[in-house]
Amino acid sequence: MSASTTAKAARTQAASALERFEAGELPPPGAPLLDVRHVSHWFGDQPALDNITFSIARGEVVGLIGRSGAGKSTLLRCLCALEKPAAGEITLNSVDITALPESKLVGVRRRIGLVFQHFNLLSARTAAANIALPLQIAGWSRTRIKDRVGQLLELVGMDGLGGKYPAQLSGGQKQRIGIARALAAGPDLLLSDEATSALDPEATASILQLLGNINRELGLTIVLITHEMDVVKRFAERILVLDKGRLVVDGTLAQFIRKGSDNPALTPLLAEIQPQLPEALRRRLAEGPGPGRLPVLRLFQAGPAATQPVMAMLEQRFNVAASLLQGGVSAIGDEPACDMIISLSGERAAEATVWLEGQTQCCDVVGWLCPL
Ligand SMILES: Nc1ncnc2c1ncn2[C@@H]1O[C@H](COP(=O)(O)OP(=O)(O)OP(=O)(O)O)[C@@H](O)[C@H]1O
Repeated sequence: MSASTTAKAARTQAASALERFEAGELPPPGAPLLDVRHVSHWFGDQPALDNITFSIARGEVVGLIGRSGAGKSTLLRCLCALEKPAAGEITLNSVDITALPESKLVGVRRRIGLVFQHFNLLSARTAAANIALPLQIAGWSRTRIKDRVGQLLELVGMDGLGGKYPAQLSGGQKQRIGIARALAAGPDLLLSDEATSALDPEATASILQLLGNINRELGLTIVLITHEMDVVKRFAERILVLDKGRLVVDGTLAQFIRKGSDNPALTPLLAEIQPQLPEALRRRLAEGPGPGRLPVLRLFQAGPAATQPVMAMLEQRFNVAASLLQGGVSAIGDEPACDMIISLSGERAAEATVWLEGQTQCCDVVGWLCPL
């Protein structure tokens, strides 16, 4: 096949992918929906994104986390085609959005729902009219809009409140309206940009629950962007961690915790969710073993293994007494997770430590507790 025939075939393939995309055709659940390949971006000579590669499947829920300046907003702007990366490709539903002309990007942006930190509601419009806005812009009829807005108000738990103005709603209620507006045109992908950062803990929990329900009920793919580890921990099993523009973790929280122990840049993020030793005990911590000193271990287990009676097992197998110094069993998303700091005492404490390293997803000796 000649070069010009190959180029023509590629153009035809791209055009038909775009047609299917615009018609709202989606890959089957579990197949790749979003592919980010070697994406880099610079502001002047400052790299904001450095060779980022990951893929997200249809129906997946992913938490994207990083400290301030890590590159989250830049990546988000690239994902929703508001910024063209300096290098690399972003493929959404088989369409390379980095190669599309501006005229085609309007249609692409309609397939992506955005939820904002500060809701971005129009104060002069009622909740229902805010939800209706993208549909009016897309040229929907009044009757269709009315039906759709009714469905969406019910979906986000705001039935009967469509006539209220934003100023009459709580932060959590405003965000529910923001979510309904983002869902109005039936997007393929929902990008939530710090959606809970302006909310109190109770409203945060209810919004995370709502997003989880939307994922389960509609099968919608959601990327939750946040700088709060605790939010990611409660929401997503898979996390992407950005650090200085680089993707340093793409995996489960357990993998993040494991990598975090080796990468000091991740320590501050980890510290937000890991139990910390109380100051009084930290003062008694030595770096190495010595007479009367007890090894102090940080253990992490996610999934069914998290509820294993580890401390009782240590007693039975090694006649080693384990004392819980901090932490316990909590949850990551819907799964149990055990994150705790324990000290071991007994002659076979070293043997017990080696056994724990093989038994748990993460086991680190954090120091040696000196006697009082
Ligand atoms: N328009 C811009 N012009 C110049 N530099 C920019 C611009 N936007 C972002 N940057 C720089 O790019 C890097 C990544 O910024 P970005 O806003 O993407 O990070 P972030 O993780 O979203 O941070 P935050 O959580 O504080 O919003 C930072 O060093 C930032 O200073």
